Amino acid sequence: MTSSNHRFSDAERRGLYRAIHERRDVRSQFLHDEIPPDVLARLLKAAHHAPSVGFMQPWDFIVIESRSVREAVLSTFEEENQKAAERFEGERKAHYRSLKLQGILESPLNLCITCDRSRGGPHVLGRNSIVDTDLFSTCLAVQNLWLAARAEGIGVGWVSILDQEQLSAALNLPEHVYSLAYLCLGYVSEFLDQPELEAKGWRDRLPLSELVHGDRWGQPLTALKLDAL
Ligand SMILES: Cc1cc2c(cc1C)N(C[C@H](O)[C@H](O)[C@H](O)COP(=O)(O)O)c1[nH]c(=O)[nH]c(=O)c1N2
Repeated sequence: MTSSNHRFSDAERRGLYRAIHERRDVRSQFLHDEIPPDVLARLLKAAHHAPSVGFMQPWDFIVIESRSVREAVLSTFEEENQKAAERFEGERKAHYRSLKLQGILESPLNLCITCDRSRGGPHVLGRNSIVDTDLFSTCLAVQNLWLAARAEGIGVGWVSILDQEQLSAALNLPEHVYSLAYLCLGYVSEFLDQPELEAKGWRDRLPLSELVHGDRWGQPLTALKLDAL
């Protein structure tokens, strides 16, 4: 028995890392083609196999096809996006305004992944000290879906420039259910090879070597050649 016994084959590993590195947040490149039901089912199953605190599985998936719900969501986006633009000055404000930050109507499918904060009762194993672990778990479901979608050739865009109360009302969510991720999904004309915000000069990827510390915050870890990766 060697330590690499449980390792995936080279091709499988390449596939996994490819999904990770080529996953993109998509806003503009959506095609009209519908996502077939069996493909959507695979994506939802991938999300449902995420880890969760105490195996709480706090997520629900709201599949939004109706135009009227999307229009309600778009209207809260527009209001919040206007407010967001006001936080910047001068050129940065103009730059912000030029960015496309949602594909709510253009994408063939919108999906809201929610977190039911009451699921599993008042004492969920592992959640007593850090209550937000239910939210963290739901984020992992989003990421599973996002990576599986990339492998299926489907783009996903996360829209968070939304008023949560208005979103909850549009989706008729009960009080204890938190609307964690509003996602736009669809096949795409292309996946950009870098984040759109980077391509458009908004923000660069940080060097990994500056983010990895030894023992304590601020101590460099010299043994790893991270930037050569
Ligand atoms: C929690 C959260 C919330 C948002 C995002 C992401 C996440 C994780 N992102 C996408 C974000 O801008 C994007 O992930 C980064 O720019 C990196 O690009 P790639 O995802 O690697 O393409 C995002 N994008 C956008 O156009 N409008 C939005 O409201 C949001 N909101």
